[in-house]
Amino acid sequence: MSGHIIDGRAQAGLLRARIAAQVVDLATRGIVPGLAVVLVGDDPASHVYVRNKGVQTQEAGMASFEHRLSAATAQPDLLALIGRLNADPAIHGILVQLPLPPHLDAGAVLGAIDPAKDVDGFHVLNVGLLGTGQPAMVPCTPLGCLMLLQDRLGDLSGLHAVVVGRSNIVGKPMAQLLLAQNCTVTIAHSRSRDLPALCRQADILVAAVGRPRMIQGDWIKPGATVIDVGINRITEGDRTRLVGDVDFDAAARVAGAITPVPGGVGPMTIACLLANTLTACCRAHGLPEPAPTP
Ligand SMILES: Nc1nc2c(c(=O)[nH]1)N[C@@H](CN(C=O)c1ccc(C(=O)N[C@@H](CCC(=O)O)C(=O)O)cc1)CN2
Repeated sequence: MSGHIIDGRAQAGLLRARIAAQVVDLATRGIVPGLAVVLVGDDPASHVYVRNKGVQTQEAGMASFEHRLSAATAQPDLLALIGRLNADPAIHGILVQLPLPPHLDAGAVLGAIDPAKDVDGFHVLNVGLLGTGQPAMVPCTPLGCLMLLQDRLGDLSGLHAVVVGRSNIVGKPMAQLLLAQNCTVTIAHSRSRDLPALCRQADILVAAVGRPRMIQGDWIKPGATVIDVGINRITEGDRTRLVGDVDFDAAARVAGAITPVPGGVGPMTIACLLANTLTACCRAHGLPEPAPTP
């Protein structure tokens, strides 16, 4: 008997359809949400993600602006581009694809984005707003995870959520979002003592460690909801495949519900980017914000 497989592709499709309908509505007022994506360098996975973002932005009826820059781009040139995007009224959302090449200061680059256009939610102002329970731009991957959890479980109040991973992009904002939903939240990480025992306490287990299949089946509390954020490319024999941070087959036998990789959290990340762009556009035009859930 296996747990329910959470279909992130289907959920993301529903969310994108809803966003597209809201974009049609905005068009009747002569408003077109615009998203600028900046990619620096040659990372092959980043090129795929940025291409998918551009395609899905256009499919939703929004304007997509792509800036692909050489790996040798100097910091002042990147900051100057961000300054122009900040000043451009046709652009409501700005995203700098991560990781950046090592010679660039990611903190300074993300800090240069106008917080109102920061659809990644990585600017310290948005981080602080989220942490203090105020309206913020919420990072796309944790927002997508929360939507999947609410769709599956409804009210999350009182549930014990264990987030494995403490990154600024996923682990920390995920913990903030779950806390705001009245979960009891534990953040675990590579230095946590007895990680398996911590994970076994979780009604909700979010794995965001970046280590292929690290979370074992016997670390899962029977009936728990498991959200696997990991996207790890591994080579098995002569083929490369994508696996999460959770040993899916073993975990699925114990969990009540689990996200697969691929087809779980990943598609929600881009759908939530479109949702954030729509939100930023509505805020810029003083319009009511769209409801966030699919
Ligand atoms: N500025 C940002 N950079 C990065 C982010 C981010 O949210 N903002 N997240 C990741 C990459 N990412 C989006 O940028 C992303 C990763 C994965 C997917 C996705 O749909 N994955 C598919 C599998 C795709 C594949 O075959 O590789 C899935 O899981 O089904 C979308 C977006 C790091 N950088």
